[in-house]
Amino acid sequence: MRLSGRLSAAIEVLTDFETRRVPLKTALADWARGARYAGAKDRAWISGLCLDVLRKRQSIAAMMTDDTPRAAVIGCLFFEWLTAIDELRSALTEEPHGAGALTEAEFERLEKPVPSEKFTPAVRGNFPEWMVPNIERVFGENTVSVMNGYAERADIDLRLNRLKVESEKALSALKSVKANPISLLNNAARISAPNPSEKAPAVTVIPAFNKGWVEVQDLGSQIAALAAGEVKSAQVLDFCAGGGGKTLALAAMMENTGQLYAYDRDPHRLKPLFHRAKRAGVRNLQIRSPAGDEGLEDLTNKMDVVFVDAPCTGAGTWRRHPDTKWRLTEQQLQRRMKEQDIVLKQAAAFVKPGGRMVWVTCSFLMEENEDRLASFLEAHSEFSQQPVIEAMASTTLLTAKGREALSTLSTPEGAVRLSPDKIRADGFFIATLRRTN
Ligand SMILES: C[S@@+](CC[C@H](N)C(=O)[O-])C[C@H]1O[C@@H](n2cnc3c(N)ncnc32)[C@H](O)[C@@H]1O
Repeated sequence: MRLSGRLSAAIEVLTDFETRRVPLKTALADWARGARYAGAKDRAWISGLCLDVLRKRQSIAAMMTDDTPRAAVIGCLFFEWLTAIDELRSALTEEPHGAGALTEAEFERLEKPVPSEKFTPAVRGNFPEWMVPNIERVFGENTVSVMNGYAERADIDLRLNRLKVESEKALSALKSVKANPISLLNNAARISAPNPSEKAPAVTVIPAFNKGWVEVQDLGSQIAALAAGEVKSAQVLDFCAGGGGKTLALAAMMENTGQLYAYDRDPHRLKPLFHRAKRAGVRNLQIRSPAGDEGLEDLTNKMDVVFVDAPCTGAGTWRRHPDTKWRLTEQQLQRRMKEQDIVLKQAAAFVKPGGRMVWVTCSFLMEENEDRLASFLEAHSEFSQQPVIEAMASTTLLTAKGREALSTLSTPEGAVRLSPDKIRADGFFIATLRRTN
């Protein structure tokens, strides 16, 4: 496809996304079904542009004084992708696929955009207006600079699986995808954020992936797993295991000793874990699905560690899924908070006296974290919050540099709130609670 067709397609997809309020993936798939002529490269280009538009949807609209998808696409191509004005002009007018000639007003805005000093914090930081109180509550005067981190593209992070191979060997097998070690952990590597107009490197087809030497996992998710602490020979329950990202990281920390249990309320979510665990060489895992016969009753009061990767709004993943920030509603946030209270209470029943519960969300919001923990601790005096960095440092995976970086992200209660503007990780919140004897 030529630029004219790709540009028009991006406008069409974004218009559909905004009209139907469906996930961007759905809008892209629906468009692609009717556009059989589009190749893989075209689809990657169009998807990359739509994602970049959504990362900076509000500020581009304000610069252009026009909030239509057309203005957003033109603005993003010019300001973010640095497409030359003449190239834009001819693509827009080109027959038969051009989206219509550049107007005088559009040209003026590209030449002289509205300066960002005039924008509200929500526009400068590209987040929904209704969330201003929630976000300013967390980040205060740093709100805009932190949120700008959430409007950047994310890298592709990898966890090197020591159950299969030493980190050095895994790294040398990743040369073809240009992965470099991440200095905060001993078992993490990173492929820098790909050019948005190109297809991302296909990590899942390289031999090292298929041999189970590496997993694709955001740095924040890897750091979250460390909060389980020293778990060799321990009894560990991953209570919200889902597809098993954290389960596999926990299994590697356990080095196939002790017993790891994976549970999720939704049996469908557990499905990929069966083959993922096999590929990763995990031998100490029992998957307890609610669809099966075994429940979790026999684990009550028995676990050294209960890991709770709770259902949440996913606000911490806005770099990767920028469509979700515009689809999130206040009602959904309230629903998640209720679910979180239930999960905390249910999970606590499995912690043995002297054991620990790890609380993780991929959300930076205090409503989903500090508030939930405060309300749980008020009703459960047998639990108290511990400094999570101590637990992380008791593993051999956190480097001195990692510890130093995390100490700047500590909350007053001893949790950590990760942030892309500080360590290029998704915005995970991670806390540990200990049950007293
Ligand atoms: C953030 S996702 C888990 C992601 C997963 N741990 C990973 O690393 O890939 C949260 C999961 O919690 C599950 N969940 C929600 N409420 C639950 C409950 N009451 N008990 C157990 N699991 C629950 C959801 O089905 C969802 O799979």
